[in-house]
Formats: sequence, C-alpha cells, structure tokens
Amino acid sequence: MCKLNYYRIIDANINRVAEGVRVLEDISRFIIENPDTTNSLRELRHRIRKSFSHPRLANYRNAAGDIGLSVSAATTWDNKGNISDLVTGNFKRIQEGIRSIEEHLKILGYNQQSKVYETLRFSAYQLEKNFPLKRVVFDGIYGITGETFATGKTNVDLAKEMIAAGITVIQYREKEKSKLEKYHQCQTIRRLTLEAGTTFIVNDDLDIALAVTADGIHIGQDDLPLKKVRQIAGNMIIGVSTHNPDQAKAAVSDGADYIGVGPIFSTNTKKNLEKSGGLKYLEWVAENISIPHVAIGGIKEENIAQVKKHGGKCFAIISELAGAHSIEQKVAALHSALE
Ligand SMILES: Cc1ncc(COP(=O)(O)OP(=O)(O)O)c(N)n1
Ligand SMILES: Cc1nc(C(=O)O)sc1CCOP(=O)(O)O
Ligand SMILES: [Mg+2]
Repeated sequence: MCKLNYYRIIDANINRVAEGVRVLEDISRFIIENPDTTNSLRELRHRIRKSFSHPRLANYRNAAGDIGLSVSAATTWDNKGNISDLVTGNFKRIQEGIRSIEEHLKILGYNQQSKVYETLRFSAYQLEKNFPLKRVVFDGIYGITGETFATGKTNVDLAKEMIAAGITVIQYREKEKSKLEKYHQCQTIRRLTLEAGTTFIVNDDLDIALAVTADGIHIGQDDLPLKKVRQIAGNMIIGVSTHNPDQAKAAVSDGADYIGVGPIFSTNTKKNLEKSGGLKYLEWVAENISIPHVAIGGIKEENIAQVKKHGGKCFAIISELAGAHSIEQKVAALHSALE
C-alpha cells in the first residue's frame, strides 16, 4: 500500500475521534451540565488534534472520494435508541479510532507519537467509566407492571396508565409469558416511554432490555453477576435487589446505579420472598448507602408515609397500582399520603 494512504487513514481517524469527543462534550455540557467532564473532554479533543501533525494529513484528504461514506450511509447498526447508547457508541468510536491512529503511526515509524495516542485512548476509557450519565432521579413512585394482579389490563395498558399518571420510572416485570410475548410487550412500552420521556427498566431479561434499547435492567441476587451484566450492558442503568447490608455494600462496590431495598412489608406478589429487616434495613440504607435506593414490598396508600419516615425516597409498587381501578387516582392518593 502507498505510504500516503496511511496518512489519509490517520487524518480520517483524527477527525472521526474529535467529532465523537465533541458529541460527548455537548452531552456533558448541555444535558448533564457537568463542567469537570466537559473540560476533560475538551482537553482530550485538543490533544487528539494536536498530538500529530504533518503536512501530508491535509494534503491527502479526500472526503468526497472516501468509499466508506456510502457504506456508512447505508448502515443502520449504529442507530442510537437513547442517550445511554449515544454515549456508549461515541466512546467506542473514539477508542477504535485512536487505536487505528496508533497502529498506522507505528507503521510509519512514529513510535513516540503512537504512544501518546495510546495514553489518550486510556484517558478515554477512564472518562467512559466515570461519565456522569445520571439520567434518572429515583424519587417518588416507581411503577412496576404486573398484569396478573390486574383485572383485565395488560402490561401495556398498565404502562400507558402509569405514564398518564406522571410516573417517571417504569419497570417491566412479567413472570408468566414466553420470551417472545415479553419482547413484544417491551417493544411497545419502549416506544411509549420514549415518547413520554419516561425511564424504562426491564426486570430479569437482559437480552430483552438490550433488544428494545431499554434505559435499564433490574437484576436480583440469583441473576447474572452485576459485573458481568455491566460488561454486557455498558452504560445502561443497572438496579440490583438487596435484602441486607452486605448485599447493599456489594452492589455499590460492583457498580450498581441503584438498589432495591426490600421486602419492606409482607407481600403475596413475589414467590419465594426473601427475608429482610424491613423498615430497619431501609433506615440503615438511607444512612449508609450513597447510591439511590428504591423501597419495595407491600407498599400501599395506607403505609407509604411510614416508609418515607424510615428513609424511603423512591417507592416501587406492583399490586397497589395494578389492582387500582384508576392508576391516575391511586398515584394522586399516594402523593397526598406522602405530603
Ligand atoms: C425496584 C425493584 N427492587 C427489587 C425487585 C426484585 O427483583 P428480583 O429480586 O429480581 O425479583 P423479581 O422481581 O424478579 O421477582 C424489583 N423487581 N424491582
Ligand atoms: C418484586 C418484589 N421484590 C421484592 C424484594 O423485596 O426484592 S418485594 C416484591 C413484590 C412487590 O410487589 P408489591 O408492591 O405488590 O408488594
Ligand atoms: Mg428479577
């Protein structure tokens, strides 16, 4: 291959990487409003552009004749379903682009410069790990579907009613249906939640969560280990059920975004219900755990105020919502009980 083509590859990748960093910089600046991350990204972008320069870079630029353009225009694999995918996709793009720069600099004998880009790639990994995509405020009612506890409403109907009632986080939980049926319901709920700006979390099925580009996955103590789920799910929100302080501490150190705390009260909704210290455990979590927590288990209009008194901020509810004649009225009643 003609040496000049290596310069062309390096030039294309410097542009590609800088553009990817710019997308993240904009998210950090205008959506997350985090000045530290914005500054780190800006510095990374400048270093990407300045760490190698050669007159041949611009001289051999040929964007219009780049055969990759038509390939890229025809692909749909990189369509981004949500902001979390956008962030993950751009970090991937940056890391792969820098890797390509490193390799081609080495071929041309620029070993020192290649090492500089290697350092920048590791900075990008670090920035990805710490990217403050705290998209959700875990506060108020966290609605969980449960059509088996409803009278004639499907999970989709329940999700629609929850959205109309102003619930901002909805979890899809379904224990009876086939994978395919669950997938179809989740597809519909994903569309509805995207339109409404509601956070959508899938219980148990990581494959479905990924397939419908949900915002998050909720796992229990017997599901895949959290670290493995993080490897597969990237930036997706990961919630973990916990029933005692050791599980809560482990979830934090393994990188959970929030924990479920329960059961607070007894409930017939879950088979093989775990034991926990209930309200006492919740109090411990409120005092000792830094990430958001979601209380769950037997929460109803008549006891939600008590849960709040013991440190509850976010309240996950299944049967009290699914069994309500009107979810909108039930949510209003729950809010008044919390006042
Ligand atoms: C918010 C929240 N907390 C806890 C659970 C329970 O999840 P898990 O332990 O996986 O049990 P199942 O719900 O799958 O029966 C939850 N779903 N949501
Ligand atoms: C699904 C679930 N998980 C729990 C836990 O303690 O982890 S309690 C529970 C059941 C919650 O349903 P309801 O609001 O109908 O009681
Ligand atoms: Mg589960």
